[in-house]
Amino acid sequence: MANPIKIIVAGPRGRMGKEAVMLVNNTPEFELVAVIDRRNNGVMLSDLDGFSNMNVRIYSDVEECFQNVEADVLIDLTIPETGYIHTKTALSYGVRPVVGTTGFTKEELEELKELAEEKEIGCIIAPNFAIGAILMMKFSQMAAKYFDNVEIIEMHHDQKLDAPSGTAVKTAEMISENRSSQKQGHHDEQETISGARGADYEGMRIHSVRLPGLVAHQQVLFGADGQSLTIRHDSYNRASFMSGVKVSVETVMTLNTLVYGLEHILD
Ligand SMILES: NC(=O)c1ccc[n+]([C@@H]2O[C@H](COP(=O)([O-])OP(=O)(O)OC[C@H]3O[C@@H](n4cnc5c(N)ncnc54)[C@H](O)[C@@H]3O)[C@@H](O)[C@H]2O)c1
Ligand SMILES: O=C(O)C1=N[C@H](C(=O)O)CCC1
Repeated sequence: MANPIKIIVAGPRGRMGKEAVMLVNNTPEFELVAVIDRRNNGVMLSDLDGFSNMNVRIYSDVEECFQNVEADVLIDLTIPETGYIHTKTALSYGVRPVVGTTGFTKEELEELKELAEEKEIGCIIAPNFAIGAILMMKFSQMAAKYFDNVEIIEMHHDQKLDAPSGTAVKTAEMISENRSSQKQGHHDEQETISGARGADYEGMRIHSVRLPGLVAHQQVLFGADGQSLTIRHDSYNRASFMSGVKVSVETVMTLNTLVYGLEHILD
């Protein structure tokens, strides 16, 4: 067997980070070499509940981690501000980032793309790792050729920090490649309660629902005279994202640029 891919996971105690640590630990071609966590600096991961046999050090300082640990890939599943710093730092140390963290600005994405190009190393930023969600986005992009009125309803658990979701933003971006900017609804419509019509992306409306009990769900509604089309995807657990994380880690090793969205790496 070739040498395993050495991986650092940032956000190991989070909902997604925990799954990612398990994925790395259970994949023979992967090796967990360290984790980055804002707490527990210097402690062994195996000393925390739920991580027995994972004998890697926890670092709270990202620079210290990359200076001391030889790694191929960083998997980041944290929060937007921190994820951006982790990704930038990983690239500067020649470590390939696989980023699931959502909420990066357009400017941040552009800056990271330039840095990956300058360093000539791969980086994958994927707003959604679930194959069904990628298909939902691709089908929506196809449908937009025929329907130019569309509203996106994304529904997530109530601990989510960013709104709209990264998936909803990516869906709108993909649809906009097949739809020109246009106002939807009545040209004289008024919101009697602010926000009633949702966020506005080139005239497409995006509605964000946050409720306990949900995981990650989205429907894209297209309307035309006398008909509608609804494209929906549901993630019922975080394991649904892990095959996409695995493919991303394998693929990022073969890239020398930044890829934004798994639709670019799936056949
Ligand atoms: N791409 C995908 O398929 C996908 C799927 C699910 C979630 N997400 C995204 O992944 C991210 C994490 O989601 P989650 O549900 O696991 O969140 P979570 O709140 O459960 O976990 C976030 C982790 O980040 C860590 N963290 C927070 N602030 C930090 C800081 N300042 N420094 C270092 N670490 C810090 C927390 O300790 C925690 O471990 C979010 O951005 C979410 O939108 C992406
Ligand atoms: O749970 C979350 O948070 C999720 N975030 C991603 C997004 O913002 O699109 C993907 C789905 C889960």
